[in-house]
Amino acid sequence: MSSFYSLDELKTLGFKSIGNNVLLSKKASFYSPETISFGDNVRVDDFCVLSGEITTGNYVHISAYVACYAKAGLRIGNFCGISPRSSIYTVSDDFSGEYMISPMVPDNLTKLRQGRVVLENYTQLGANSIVMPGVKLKEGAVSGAFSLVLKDLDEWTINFGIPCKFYQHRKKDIIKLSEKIL
Ligand SMILES: CC(=O)SCCNC(=O)CCNC(=O)[C@H](O)C(C)(C)COP(=O)(O)OP(=O)(O)OC[C@H]1O[C@@H](n2cnc3c(N)ncnc32)[C@H](O)[C@@H]1OP(=O)(O)O
Repeated sequence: MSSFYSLDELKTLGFKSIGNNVLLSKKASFYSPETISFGDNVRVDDFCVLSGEITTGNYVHISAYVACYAKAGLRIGNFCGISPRSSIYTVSDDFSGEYMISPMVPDNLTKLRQGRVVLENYTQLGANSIVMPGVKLKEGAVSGAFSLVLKDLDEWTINFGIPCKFYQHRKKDIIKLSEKIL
């Protein structure tokens, strides 16, 4: 028995839209599927949590244990990947002590920082990356393993660290390689 939903099963899950060859693990959790759209050739592995407004392009891989908390919106482009145990936050609480932190207390006692996260084409998050609200990985940008991505990452760059910073420029050979499969 496959660990991915069959085409018939996918149609019953209520996604906003779903492309061809979409492989979604039965062990992943999809909250608010009506706000989630998948392009073609997308795979989501075991133990992922996808919630909120999420749109993916084509050829996207979301690896095991990835969490996307996308209340404020997450757009993933073409040929993008999210390596295991990474987390994307589009909403984060105020930790200053001026406000409470919990979804279980009244909203007027909390303060949320929100911002759409965008992973442009050819971007990749290394394993255990954490992306905070409002961040954009510009085309071809990658983060290394265990990166804390607080600010936008520039086009075609390799970045890592806490906080995540520029390390070196990235080659663009993958553009030509990807054209071979289109
Ligand atoms: C899709 C999948 O493959 S899922 C499997 C998980 N794989 C990943 O997450 C891959 C992520 N890749 C990385 O983190 C890589 O280390 C990269 C891309 C950031 C850098 O790779 P390279 O250019 O080969 O770097 P290299 O190993 O030569 O290290 C260069 C320096 O950066 C440091 N460094 C490398 N990666 C990191 C990192 N993620 N965090 C902190 N420091 C790092 C190294 O210690 C080294 O420092 P030094 O010069 O003081 O010795």
